[in-house]
Amino acid sequence: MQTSDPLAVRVRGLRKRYGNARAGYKDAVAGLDLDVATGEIVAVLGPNGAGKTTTVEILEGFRDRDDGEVSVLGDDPRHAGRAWRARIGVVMQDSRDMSELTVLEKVRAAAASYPDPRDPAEVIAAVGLAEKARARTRGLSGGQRRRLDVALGIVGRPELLFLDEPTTGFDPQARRSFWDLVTSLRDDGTTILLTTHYLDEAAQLADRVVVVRDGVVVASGTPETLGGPEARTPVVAWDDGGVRRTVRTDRPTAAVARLIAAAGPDGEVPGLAVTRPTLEDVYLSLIGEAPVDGINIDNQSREAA
Ligand SMILES: Nc1ncnc2c1ncn2[C@@H]1O[C@H](COP(=O)(O)OP(=O)(O)OP(=O)(O)O)[C@@H](O)[C@H]1O
Repeated sequence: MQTSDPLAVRVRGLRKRYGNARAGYKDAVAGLDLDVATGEIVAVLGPNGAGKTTTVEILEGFRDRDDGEVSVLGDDPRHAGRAWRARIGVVMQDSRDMSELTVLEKVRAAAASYPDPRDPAEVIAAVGLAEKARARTRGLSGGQRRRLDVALGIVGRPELLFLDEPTTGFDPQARRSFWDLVTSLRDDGTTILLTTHYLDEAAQLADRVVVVRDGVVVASGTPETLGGPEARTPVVAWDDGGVRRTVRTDRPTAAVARLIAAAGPDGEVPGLAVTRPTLEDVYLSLIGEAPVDGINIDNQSREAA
């Protein structure tokens, strides 16, 4: 049964501290707010150690919190029982499943614990493991085991699916078919919260991207609007006597025309490039890292409007 609650996940002021007095403390989650609307795909991005997995494990009911309000499908995961658990699907970051069971046996066994499971054979085919259905799971490659994790996470027909770095170890083709699978789950009404380090994955799948740094949300928006219009302003770059110059401007054509006018008799502007910051550039800027191409959107010369 699908919930009619407009919010599948509501988190306010979440805090989790690890450590002890002797070794010292680490605020892994430091007052985090997060909403996930029912039917939405939200991608949580953030550098290593940002607090993504800790947050997701608290939402899944696998880890306790120190403070904050958490509601997942209308219940507090701290107190939720079996009926609640049957409504969520979980693909955790680390699975080291090396069992003697075959893929089909494992998925069937998992299906048996849910009230309204999907057909195990169909799920195995959907994750691209049909040819391995009768293979023992201990003989699977890393990427194949990850696909099995996904199969186990969705076989219970969850209303809300947690995917913690689901495509780590996938080859590019497997990643594309996984994206198709996630999109079809969303089309079926599944709400999905995923963590990923792949910006293209977030851009491809997410209705909304949430960036976490140092245990708090630093930005949230669609992949197209994250960081606000300022962050997406085009950058004109050129070589000026051996020095790389850049200018950010909403009117790149006019900037290029001025450069051409100022160029030598042949009208050539060496190294001319006009780029619009990508999701990756915006993300790197939000987490305080210079983007890969050396353009730091916080430190640009900004052209007068
Ligand atoms: N069980 C634990 N005991 C002590 N510290 C922990 C524990 N789990 C996580 N931490 C610390 O808490 C912080 C947040 O870790 P977490 O795994 O939530 O980050 P993450 O954003 O998921 O990182 P990654 O992208 O590497 O998976 C890190 O500094 C980590 O070292």
